[in-house]
Amino acid sequence: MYTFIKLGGSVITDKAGREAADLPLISRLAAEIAQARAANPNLRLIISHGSGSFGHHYAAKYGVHRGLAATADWMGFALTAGAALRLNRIVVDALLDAGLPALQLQPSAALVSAAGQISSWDTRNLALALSHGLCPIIHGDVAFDTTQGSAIISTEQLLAYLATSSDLRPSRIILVGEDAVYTADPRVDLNAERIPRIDASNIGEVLDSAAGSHAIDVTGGMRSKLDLMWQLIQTVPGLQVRLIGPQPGVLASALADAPLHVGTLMLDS
Ligand SMILES: Nc1ncnc2c1ncn2[C@@H]1O[C@H](COP(=O)(O)OP(=O)(O)OP(=O)(O)O)[C@@H](O)[C@H]1O
Ligand SMILES: C=C(C)CCOP(=O)(O)O
Repeated sequence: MYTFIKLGGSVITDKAGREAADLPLISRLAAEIAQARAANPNLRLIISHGSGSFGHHYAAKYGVHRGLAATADWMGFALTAGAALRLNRIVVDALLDAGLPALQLQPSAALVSAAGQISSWDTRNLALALSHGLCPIIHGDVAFDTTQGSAIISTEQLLAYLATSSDLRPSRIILVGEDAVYTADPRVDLNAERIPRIDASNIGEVLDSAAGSHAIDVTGGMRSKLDLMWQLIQTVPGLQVRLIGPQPGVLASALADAPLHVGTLMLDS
């Protein structure tokens, strides 16, 4: 069983800026992942990251997520992919520097979508990389789309596809982003309270209160993230999804399965 990790674009970049990567934070998260793997060599990881203030700006500017007509100028598609890859280079280099055998595998080179959903993705190289002990690094990306021309595929969509349509079954998904899920967007409502656990008893209420992103985001922000993760929990038996912040040691504790008194745990019940 695998552990999927997503490093959220809202924490590894300043989403209010432009291509503003938080290099010290990325290096520290990379070090926590590398240490966890060194401590537990059986840890089977698939690491992913969002696009933050890199890809989302270009995608929104050129409407890549809404679909580009065959006759349109596809420069925006190339610019969006280029920006996503620039952030990916930074993340992969930080992981390599931390001692992890990180291998960049660009999803858009092997994936096709239809109406914004992945219709096929050749994941053979991903599985081969894992079989050689490498850590494949994937990221939210552009896609050629058979119904609307172009699309943006979020990191969560990639992880959901791997979890349901490949042999790479996760037992847990760790999303590093906002500190937790709150009763309202904590960047807007200072009285918002942390929700420690999401299960069948409160998912409806949580989805009603979850909002988009505080910044430009073409893939829907917190609400669509929770919606997709809940659907996944219904589909993959035993799957747990943990949402945590980037504070020192929290990712390391989550990877070590140590008790956590922060964040939000989503699970079926
Ligand atoms: N109920 C909520 N609890 C927590 N965060 C919320 C809530 N509602 C909205 N948000 C917003 O969701 C944001 C996180 O979603 P966002 O999609 O920006 O994160 P991300 O996945 O890290 O980004 P990216 O898509 O770039 O990887 C938070 O910064 C917060 O502003
Ligand atoms: C905007 C692009 C290129 C990818 C979006 O992926 P996400 O940041 O995981 O939502």
